[in-house]
Amino acid sequence: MEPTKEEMALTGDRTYQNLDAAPAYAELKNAARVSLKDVLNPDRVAACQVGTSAGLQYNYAAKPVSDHILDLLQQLSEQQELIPKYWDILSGETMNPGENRKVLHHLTRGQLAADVLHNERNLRDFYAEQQRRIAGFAEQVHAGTILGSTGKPFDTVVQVGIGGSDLGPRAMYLALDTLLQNDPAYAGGTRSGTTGGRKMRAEFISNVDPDDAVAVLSRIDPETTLFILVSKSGTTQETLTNEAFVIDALAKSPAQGLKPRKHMICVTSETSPLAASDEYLDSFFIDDFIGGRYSSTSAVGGALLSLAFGPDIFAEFLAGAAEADTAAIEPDIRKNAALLDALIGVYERNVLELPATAVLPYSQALSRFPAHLQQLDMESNGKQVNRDGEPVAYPTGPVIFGEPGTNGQHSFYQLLHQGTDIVPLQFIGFTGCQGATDLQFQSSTSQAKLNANMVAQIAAFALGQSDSNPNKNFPGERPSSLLFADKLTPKVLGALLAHYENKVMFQGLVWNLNSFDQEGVQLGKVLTKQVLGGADMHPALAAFAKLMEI
Ligand SMILES: O=P(O)(O)OC[C@H]1O[C@](O)(CO)[C@@H](O)[C@@H]1O
Repeated sequence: MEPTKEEMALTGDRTYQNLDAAPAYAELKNAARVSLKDVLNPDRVAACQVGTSAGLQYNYAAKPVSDHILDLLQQLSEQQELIPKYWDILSGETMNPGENRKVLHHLTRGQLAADVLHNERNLRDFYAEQQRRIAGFAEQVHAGTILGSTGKPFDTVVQVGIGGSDLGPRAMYLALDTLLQNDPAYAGGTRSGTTGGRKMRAEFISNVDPDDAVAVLSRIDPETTLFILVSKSGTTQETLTNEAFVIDALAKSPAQGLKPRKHMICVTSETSPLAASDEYLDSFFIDDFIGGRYSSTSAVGGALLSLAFGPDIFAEFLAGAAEADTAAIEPDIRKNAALLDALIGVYERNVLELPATAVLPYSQALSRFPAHLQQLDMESNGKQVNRDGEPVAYPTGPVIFGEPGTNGQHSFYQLLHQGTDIVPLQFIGFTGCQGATDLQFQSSTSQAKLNANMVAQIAAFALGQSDSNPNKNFPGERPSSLLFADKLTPKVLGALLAHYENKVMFQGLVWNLNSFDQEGVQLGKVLTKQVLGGADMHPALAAFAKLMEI
């Protein structure tokens, strides 16, 4: 596809500089601070909102930013060339310099920018081809033309993978499962019998703790279960161990004639050791340009979601992500939710010096979304050197944690309200729930109670409440944002996922990091091998190993 004139304007040389070299950063440090108690009013709630895509709205009324601060953040965006660098990512530049790789997860779902070629292969076509193959495979499984090795149809799918090969796909599956089972628009309405409704139940094995595999294996019928082995590298110890665990369990199944490998498909990169095997029922591919934590929209999420819900639902999810990617190219920060969210986060981290961010979905469907965001954000921007390997002299990625509301309220909100650290909060909410059943009790529904709790928390955190008893005093001035939509549909979920992927990307670019490698996970892997291999190791490590009887 040829680039348009506007797109051409984004091409050219870039300057990479640390955050503290950007003039707007110094000005931000000197800008007058905002008191939420002073500014929060109905007009601000109405005004401080950006539509992202697919009906998802980002409201930042309870964030401590003034027009002046937003103007400076706009300047910061321009000084760090965030939109042109995003364009470079979309265009297939080498934006993971540490590993000398392109960064192409956007290409798994979008049509932005020109085609990306690598070794004469058109990668847009490659990703699309894998998606088509997965769709065809899933349809055959659903139609019963592909059966288990004992002749029974598959009704359950188990994803075996860890990190990015587990967290995103698992969070996405859980987000849609209740909706796809219950909403007549998907399960019983016009789509019934075609592509709507949940097609297969999904389970997940990720931890090398044997109890994880044993628990899942005890809940499934081996004859009707299809396993998806997912490992981009094909070398991850936990995943290979769990593959062996599953194969062993299937081999011991009393079912006559069951062939374990014919109950397993593989998703990996073409260069991985797993790619060479022709023992799997089928294999689907990604490549090194799709980072694990960015792989939910590739074959890594595609195989699971297409099998569980059907290829059309996966396509809707991709369309939502593509819409968010398109919205993220807008240079005006007041009209670009992902960019604005990223820059306000930088303001909170670097100017207000706040060390953590809590993600608080008021939706049980998003129960594992904070866990996915932990990897996405902390593995991407938990770095102390810039993209050239030089130390940076400012804080980078915050600690991310979260739980669905209202459960979190009865757990860690005490610290959030009255602790000595201020933690910026990201609320996520929906007007409607995912299921078909709700109850009116004490004159409100459960969904109304849920959302009443959420908005009450936003106000309580921002406005606080004075009390002469210091123990009952709420200081307020605790910032939050709200991402919300009518319902968490497949399209909204895609937009939500891409919003965060793009937010993390923009923050990494502001901090001048390489957000796309993860060297920090290597040392632990090396030392684990030393322990298991009985190799020479640090005496303290040997002593700990002895404590644990390894
Ligand atoms: O898909 P793989 O190669 O098994 O990797 C799993 C995960 O391990 C990591 O490399 C971290 O150890 C993640 O970045 C990745 O998502």
